[in-house]
Order: sequence, then C-alpha cells, then structure tokens
Amino acid sequence: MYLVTAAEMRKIDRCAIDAIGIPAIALMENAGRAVADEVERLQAGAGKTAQAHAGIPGVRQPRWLVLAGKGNNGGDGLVCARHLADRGFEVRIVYAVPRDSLTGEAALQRDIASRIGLPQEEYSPGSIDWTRWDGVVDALLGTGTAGAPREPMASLIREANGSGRPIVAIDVPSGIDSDTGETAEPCIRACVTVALALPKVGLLAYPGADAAGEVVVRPIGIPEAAMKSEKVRTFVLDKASLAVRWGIALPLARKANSHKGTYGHTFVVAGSRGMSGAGLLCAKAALRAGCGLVSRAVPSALVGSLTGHLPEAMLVGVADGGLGEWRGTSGKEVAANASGKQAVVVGPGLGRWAGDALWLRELWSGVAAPLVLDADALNMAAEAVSSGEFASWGPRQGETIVTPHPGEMARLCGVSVPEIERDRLGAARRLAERYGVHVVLKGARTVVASPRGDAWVNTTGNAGMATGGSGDVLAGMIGSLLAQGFAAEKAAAIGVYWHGAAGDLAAANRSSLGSLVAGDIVEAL
Ligand SMILES: NC(=O)C1=CN([C@@H]2O[C@H](COP(=O)(O)OP(=O)(O)OC[C@H]3O[C@@H](n4cnc5c(N)ncnc54)[C@H](O)[C@@H]3O)[C@@H](O)[C@H]2O)[C@H](O)CC1
Ligand SMILES: [K+]
Repeated sequence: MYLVTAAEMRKIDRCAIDAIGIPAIALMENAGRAVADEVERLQAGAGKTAQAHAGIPGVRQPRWLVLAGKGNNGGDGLVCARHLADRGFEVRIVYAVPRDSLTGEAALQRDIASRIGLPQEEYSPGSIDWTRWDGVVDALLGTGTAGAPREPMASLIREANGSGRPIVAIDVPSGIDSDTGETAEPCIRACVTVALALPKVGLLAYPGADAAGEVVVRPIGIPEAAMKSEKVRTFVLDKASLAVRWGIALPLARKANSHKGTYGHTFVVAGSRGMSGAGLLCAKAALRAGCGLVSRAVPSALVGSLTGHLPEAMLVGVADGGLGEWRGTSGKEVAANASGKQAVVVGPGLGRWAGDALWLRELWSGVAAPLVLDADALNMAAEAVSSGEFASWGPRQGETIVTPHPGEMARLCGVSVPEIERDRLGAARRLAERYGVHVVLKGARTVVASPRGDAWVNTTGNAGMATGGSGDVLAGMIGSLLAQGFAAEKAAAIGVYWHGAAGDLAAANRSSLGSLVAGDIVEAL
C-alpha cells in the first residue's frame, strides 16, 4: 500500500475531483460515514450501542462529541456527526473556530447540521463537561495543518486529552506533521485514527504513530486511476505490499529439485576478540534465512577457540599477526577470500583501529558481490566521508546495502541523532540517492530506501528487539537473501520485514518484551 505525504494526497484528491469529476462533497460524505462506522465499532465494543439499538430499556444512547476545525477535516467530522445521530447517538458539535469562518464543503456541512438540528457550540475553555460523553471525534486538523495548533484549538486539544475519553481521529491526530510524524505540543492522543483513502507517513513514523493509536485505512471513493496519477514512491512494508508488488510471501518458496548451490554462499566478515558473538549471530541468522552456505571470516588467532561453535558454517582464518583482531589483517586478503561468494556482510563486532577506513576501502573496491555494511564498517565509512577520503573510493561493482541505527546514520550524514529522527524517511532517502546505496535505517519502523528513490516503512517488530545482537541478525539475514539472488531492494525489504516478524513471534513466546534476546529472533526465523 502507498504511504503518502500531505502534498501527494492533495494531488490525488485533486485528480479525483478535477480531472475525474467526482464531487468533493461525495468524498467528504464517504469520509464522514467511514469514521462513523469506526466510532460505532468502538462503541459496540463498549457494549452500549448494540443494546440501545436493540431497544433494551434503561440503556441510554451513546454520547459523542465532535470537535471540528474550519477546513475539510472539520467537514468530515460534521458528516460523521450526522451519521452518528442517524444511528441513535447523541452528538454535539464543538467548533474550535468561529462558526462563520468555515468555508467550502465544510460550511455546507455546517448548514446541513444546523437544518437538521444537531446541537452545535463554539468552544470556550472550561465550558465542556467531559464526563457526560462516551467518546470524542477529532476533526480539528487534517493534512492542511500548518505548524502547532493555535489557540483556542490548543486548549481544546489539551482538555480532550485530559478527559480520559476515547478519541477517534479523522485522517490524522490533530497536531502531528503528516509528512514526518513529528508531534506538536499539544497533539491529540487518539485510540483510533481513521486514515482516509491512504495512510499518511506521519501515522507510521514515531512519535506520530504513538499519537495515532490503531490506524484504520478506509476508502472514500477515490478511484485507482487517481491513486496512480501521482507517482508515489513510498510504501508500507507489510505482508500485502510484499505480495502485491513483488509476489513474495513468507516462508520463501524452495524448489524441490535444488541443492545448496542453488541458494548461494554468504561470506560474513564479523566478530573479533571479545566480540565473537556478533559474528556467530550474524552467520547463524544467514544460515537460518536460507542461503546454501555460510563462510565466516575471523582473525586467524581466533579460529581455534571458535571451531565447532557453529558447525554448519565454515571458518576462514585471516592472518592477523596473532592478535585476534582485525587491525592485524589486510583488507586485500579479506576481499580475496570473499571472491566467488554471492554476498558479503561486513561489520558486526569488528572493532575500530587506526587506518581502518583504508582497510574497508579494500573491501569496497575489491569485493565484486553485493555487500552489506553494518556496525563498525559504517563508522569506518563515516570517517572516510567526513575526511573527504570517501570521494576517491569510486562506485562499487555490486550493489551495496548499509544498515545504520540512528547513531551510525547521524555519523554517516554528519548531523545529530535528533535531526535524523525528525525525518527518518527523508534522511534515508537522501543518503541512498547521494551515495547510490540501499539504506536500511533501523529503529522503530525501520525505513528501507533505494537509490532510485523508492522507500518502505516497516510495520513488524517490537521494543523487545532493542537488544544487543539484533542488528547483527538483520545484517546476516539480508546477506543471506542477497546470496539467494534477491536484488538489493528486495533483500533489504524482505529481511527487514522478516526480522521484525520473527521478533514478534519470539516476543509472543515470552511474558515480557524485555526478556527477548537476539538469539530468540534467529530461532524464530
Ligand atoms: N483524502 C481526501 O481525498 C479527502 C480528504 N478530506 C479531508 O480533508 C482534510 C484536509 O483538508 P484541508 O481543508 O486541506 O485542511 P484541514 O482540514 O487539515 O485544515 C486546514 C484549516 O485549518 C487551519 N489551520 C492549519 N493549521 C492550523 C494550526 N496549526 N492551528 C490552527 N488552525 C490551523 C487552516 O487555516 C485551514 O483553514 C483531510 O485531512 C481529510 O480529513 C476530504 O474531506 C475528503 C477527501
Ligand atoms: K484530525
């Protein structure tokens, strides 16, 4: 499914209205009715509507407040109020603006609401008895939001949040930036957000995702032709998108008539003295993700102690002068060992040493296969970027995937972590386009961005996966998928989705998220 910005939604909307000729008021009617459906569903969960509808004596009507702004989001709210009233709800409309400031379709809906006698008032701080109401519809601000909610709307939002009533937000919770997920102070804290036609980026990206609660996407009658009129390049990374865009489903199919050579050979360059677990997790994840063979390169002094720990993987010792660390090895030799493999993963648990950026450069240009750079390899690359040295590295032969967490991403981009977190999608996209690499920006709602400009926002995973080794597992999985022949964008997207799904499965088997460890994710694959 597409994931859109406010501007993209506006263009799609305009195409449906202006080019195709669907009246705006029809879309608004569908939008308001869809929200009323969700309110009814929520209220039915609370038990009252069903009983009231069944005419059970003594059961009072459900009571909902509709908070309306002056734009089309407010108009959607007024339609919703009308439908709720028709379904037996007691409703009251509270305008956050002077009633006569509504324009266009919203003004029309205001007049309809007046003619059918729906109770309406203009907000004045402190005048609402919130205890009287079962729930609240937030129709204050939608995709036309500019900046933080202004007074008196801001006070109304604070009162609504403080009321403890369930809030159903129309399209987006008022106060979020629909393009980035940034939240203003104040911002509606919804339990359900009904996204109209398509989900907006800010509903998936944190902290907007927290403010949105459960996101329900409802069609409002915008034809597919209008959706396709705008070249949207951002997608929700979920089961449906993988199936629709690429025909991919998990578990990945395997041919009956196949052998280990069919599924490729992953070369893992990871782990060193004191950090050998990173390499183990990475290699094990690669095996569990389905490639035919895994070779694990380690500083040769470690070969003895690591032998037998992961019998399915081969160990390749790289001459290290007896140090057990990568600083004693030659990047050229590592690259030579990688030759003939279908994918190479470099980074987890490497450590850092003087001159390591030059070591990485040998792999950058010496490895022909697709390459995954993670962890310390990213810090080496960041150093090369900031010193200007990276400019001379030139393009690689195979595709490159970088898998930074926000800290590594900030170093790669030469900005602060909050700057990355403010617009994760934008940051990932810019890095991908600038360096011609595929970017996997990790964190809650991992972003996958390709150098062609396409991007995905992941929906799987949980806070239990914020644990040491989780990233090593992901790097190994992506390497494994590359080795199996998936192009970089697919390998990254499938890897990210699957890693999160495995984490969710692993979490379901534990009583607390905090007790999840990276090895559980590997086992859940
Ligand atoms: N997706 C669709 O095809 C449809 C969406 N609909 C709904 O329309 C809104 C977008 O409506 P729009 O009129 O463009 O903007 P808003 O309603 O979000 O509000 C704009 C309104 O509010 C004022 N304003 C802006 N920022 C602030 C602020 N920070 N504080 C106070 N006031 C602010 C501004 O002056 C504007 O007048 C979309 O989200 C859907 O809900 C259609 O109804 C159906 C088709
Ligand atoms: K809203």
